[in-house]
Amino acid sequence: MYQYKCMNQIAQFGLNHFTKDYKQTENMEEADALLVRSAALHEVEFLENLKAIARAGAGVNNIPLTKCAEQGIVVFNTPGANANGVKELVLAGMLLAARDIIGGVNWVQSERMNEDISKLAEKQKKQFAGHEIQGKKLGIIGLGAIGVQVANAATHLGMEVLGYDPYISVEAAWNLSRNIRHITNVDDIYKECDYITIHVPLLDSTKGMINAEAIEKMKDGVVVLNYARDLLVDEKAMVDALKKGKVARYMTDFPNPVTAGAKGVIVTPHLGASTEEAEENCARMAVKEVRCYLEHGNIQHSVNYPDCDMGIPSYPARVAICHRNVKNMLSQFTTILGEANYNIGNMTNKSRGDYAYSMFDLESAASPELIQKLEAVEGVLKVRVIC
Ligand SMILES: NC(=O)c1ccc[n+]([C@@H]2O[C@H](COP(=O)([O-])OP(=O)(O)OC[C@H]3O[C@@H](n4cnc5c(N)ncnc54)[C@H](O)[C@@H]3O)[C@@H](O)[C@H]2O)c1
Ligand SMILES: O=C(O)[C@H](O)COP(=O)(O)O
Repeated sequence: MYQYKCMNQIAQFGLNHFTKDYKQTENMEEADALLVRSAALHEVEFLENLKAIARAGAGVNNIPLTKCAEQGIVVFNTPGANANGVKELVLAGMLLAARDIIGGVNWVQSERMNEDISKLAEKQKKQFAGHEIQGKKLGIIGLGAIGVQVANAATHLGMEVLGYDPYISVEAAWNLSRNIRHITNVDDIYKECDYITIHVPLLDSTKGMINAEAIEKMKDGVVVLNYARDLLVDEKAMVDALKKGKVARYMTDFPNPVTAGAKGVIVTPHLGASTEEAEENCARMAVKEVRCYLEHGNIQHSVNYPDCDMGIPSYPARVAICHRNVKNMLSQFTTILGEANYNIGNMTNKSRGDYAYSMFDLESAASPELIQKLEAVEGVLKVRVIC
């Protein structure tokens, strides 16, 4: 029996993909896996039994990835599973920025008791008029799961789209419409675009990338959309630019004391992935990843360990080892197995940055003594007997 703990509410549709071999627990000590959305895990103590954390979503800045890797805990996310939900909100964001739809709706609400509201509306409507997005230039920074979908959709709305992503994946490039202009210097986006939307992960290298200097390079009256993470933007500089009229609107999905209530900012309460479809997609993918790892040792869509797949176990035993990516690990493992008289039927070793993962299919059951010897190797972080 495996046990999992939900650190946020996770869509039941996804949890239904756990079999009867799984039980939900509230007790951290019992949890083999955690399922999480945006709950911050940086201060959480991870206990010995914990093997996996699945983020039902894209961004993993709420999870201490290195601390987890050091404890042999594999962290997963669900790439692309909520991308359509975010794309639709970004399109809504562009339309809300182009015309004062919110101001107009609020005006109707404030005049709702007025008998002459129809006549008055015809007089007042000019104050809520705006622009069309057709024919405008949209710059997209980050062409991953979301950026590609926004780019392709915007071309269908008649926008001219410029895309920037120095690390674009082959899959994303395949999915990108050939109508998108590929930009190699992000300054060209700043200089040319009427709308700029950012879809990169929050990393040390991307934090604050939309700063005063970047804003200064932008066109006067630009609309900036941030449905990725607030810390990507120097929001004090953004509010200053709004006050000066340099930026016409800042659309963001992340309320905080700087943005909430600031003039020219339209903030939604982190709604990008809050659709029934996205929540179900993410939950189902997260459950699948956890099951695949706990039951078979295979790693799919990890963000701190390499992906690794040896299929469904077909030997009497499978042993999986999370370890540091340092010299001589594999030879130490095979020596221990050989000296203990184990025949290896199949094996794999993959690395990613400072960490690596090895799996061995053995022709006889793994004894507790064997596991102890493997655990004692310097650099080994966790050893699991899968079967
Ligand atoms: N508002 C929401 O509810 C919501 C929902 C999903 C994702 N997000 C945020 O959006 C981010 C992107 O999501 P995704 O699913 O598209 O992720 P993704 O990993 O598919 O795409 C991210 C892209 O950013 C690119 N990138 C990285 N650094 C870059 C840089 N310096 N300049 C340009 N491109 C760079 C990568 O190459 C990648 O293609 C997530 O990390 C998350 O923070 C927010
Ligand atoms: O990174 C993500 O996937 C989004 O920010 C969604 O977060 P949520 O699952 O808490 O809505």
